[in-house]
Amino acid sequence: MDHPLILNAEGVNKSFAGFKAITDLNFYLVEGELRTVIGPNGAGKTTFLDLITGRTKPDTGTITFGALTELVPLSEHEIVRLGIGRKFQTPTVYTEHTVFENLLLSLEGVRGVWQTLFSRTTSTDIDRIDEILKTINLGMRRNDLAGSLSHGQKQWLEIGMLLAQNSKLLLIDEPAAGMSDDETALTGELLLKLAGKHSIIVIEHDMVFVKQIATGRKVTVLHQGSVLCEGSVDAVQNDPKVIEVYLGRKKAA
Ligand SMILES: Nc1ncnc2c1ncn2[C@@H]1O[C@H](COP(=O)(O)OP(=O)(O)OP(=O)(O)O)[C@@H](O)[C@H]1O
Repeated sequence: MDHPLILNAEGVNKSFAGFKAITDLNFYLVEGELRTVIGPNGAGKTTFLDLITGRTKPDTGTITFGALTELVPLSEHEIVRLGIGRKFQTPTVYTEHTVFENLLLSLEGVRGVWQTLFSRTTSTDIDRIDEILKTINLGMRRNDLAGSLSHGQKQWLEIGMLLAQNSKLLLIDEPAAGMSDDETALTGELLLKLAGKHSIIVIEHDMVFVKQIATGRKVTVLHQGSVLCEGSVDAVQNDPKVIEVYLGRKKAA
């Protein structure tokens, strides 16, 4: 049986002062899917994530999470609590706290910073955090200050924080930006490990990284606020429309 949809965006439009950033956008994500979204600058990729997370509200259209939950009327906090977590391009970790504390602070059921850091941590919390540390390959840095991590490690910690928040849908904006080649490859491995257990939308420009995470999966190309095409990495890379509006320009740049 096919997996159900976790995200269903239909007929979505968003204008800023008369400029159409998103135009009749339809986007469907199956539970457990890892979808990469590519497209030229200004295509509407960030705006699309803003619409899912409630940061921006659409002019028209519906965005449904799971079977029934309509996201448009909900606040950003309510959307986070439903299990939608977003990682921005620049990592935002608590640099003066340890890696362990960063994850503790993000644990599901926000308890307030004071209570989280100074109340007794349960063995269930510790086990959960250690499991996440293993997943994000930061077990060795458990008690180090987050501020001492490399750029790539901060990004992984932030992904770990989304896991601690119990996010079912992860929205990840340009994770490979600013990373070394080795860190980029490890980030790809991490996302592939999370796919299936989580549903993931990744926005990315780095086509080597896109190949790593999207081979055998569907890629969406956005252009002028709409889906230009969807298909395998090879299919979109060879699509004349995509070459004209995006990949051709990237090569020339
Ligand atoms: N708050 C806003 N006010 C006015 N215009 C906006 C606003 N947010 C986005 N836009 C415009 O909407 C269009 C889509 O922008 P968006 O940032 O979503 O594109 P993008 O695909 O993420 O681009 P990039 O790859 O450069 O990040 C752009 O022309 C942008 O200038």
